[in-house]
Amino acid sequence: PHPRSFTGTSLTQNHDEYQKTADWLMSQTRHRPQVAIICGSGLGMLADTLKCQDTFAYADIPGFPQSTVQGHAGRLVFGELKGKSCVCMQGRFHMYEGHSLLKTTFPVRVFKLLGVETLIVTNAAGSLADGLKPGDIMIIKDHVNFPGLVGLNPLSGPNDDKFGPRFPAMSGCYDKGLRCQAMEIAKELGVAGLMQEGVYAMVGGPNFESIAEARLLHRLGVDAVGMSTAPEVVVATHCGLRVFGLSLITNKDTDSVNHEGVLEVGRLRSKTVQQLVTELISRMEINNNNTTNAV
Ligand SMILES: O=P(O)(O)O[C@@H]1C[C@H](O)[C@@H](CO)O1
Ligand code: HPA
Repeated sequence: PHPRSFTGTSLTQNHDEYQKTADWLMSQTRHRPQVAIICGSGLGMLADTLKCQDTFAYADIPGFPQSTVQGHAGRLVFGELKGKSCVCMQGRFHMYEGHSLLKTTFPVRVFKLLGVETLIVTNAAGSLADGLKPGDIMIIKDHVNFPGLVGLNPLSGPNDDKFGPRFPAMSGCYDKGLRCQAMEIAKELGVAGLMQEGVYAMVGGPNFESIAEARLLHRLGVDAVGMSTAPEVVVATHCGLRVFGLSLITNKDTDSVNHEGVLEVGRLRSKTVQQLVTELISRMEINNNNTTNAV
């Protein structure tokens, strides 16, 4: 089918296809990541802090979709960060690009097969909360997966029991311990004033919300709105990954929002987001049950 025909087109993905991609990556790099990071719009610089990098263009990775959005470079970067082995997606896949939800979340299951234990998701988002202004950072405490509520869910279709159960719980899917740790780090870095916890809602995009839609979301208890993240977190939670998420607030409501402005706030806050994520990874406890660790 034409890739833009219907975002729910592909409801099955053979387990072997994830394994094939994971095996290919393991044949190309000696890194065996414990932590995976997905960079949101304008946040690709999170990969810059990785040492001893091995970098792959998405176009060269078997089974990987392609990034089409400005500010999403389309590279997978492996490297070391403060003694932890990491893999970083410089560029994510969005439903509005025409990818099936299984494709947008394809890398998450590949990460699981690589031995990753913790997923860090980041995104750019618009604020709907009085206390959140552009440049602030929201630690995601929960999400509203609007596409998921109406059946656009990467877990639709036959369940792959090798990854997780048919009916996974989503309560507590943003790890409390990591959220507390991130707040502690923010205090130590002197940026606690920029940070608070909140609820992220995913909408389909690609248009930004109308004024009435933003008002509706606000009334429903949403603090920040974006066009990604929830499907990745659903798939990660299904296969037992620990998740930490943060939203960089790039605009307030829908006031004169545009993608260039979104990327600009990313550049402005890149150092702070980088410091936070680096410190969080450095303090993270890893169980080291990476069965693929032996190189
Ligand atoms: O990948 P994220 O969720 O950070 O991207 C946000 C949502 C849209 O893709 C884009 C709008 O500027 O940024
Ligand atoms: N709405 C949806 N997605 C976004 C926004 C927004 O206001 N800002 C950045 N990504």
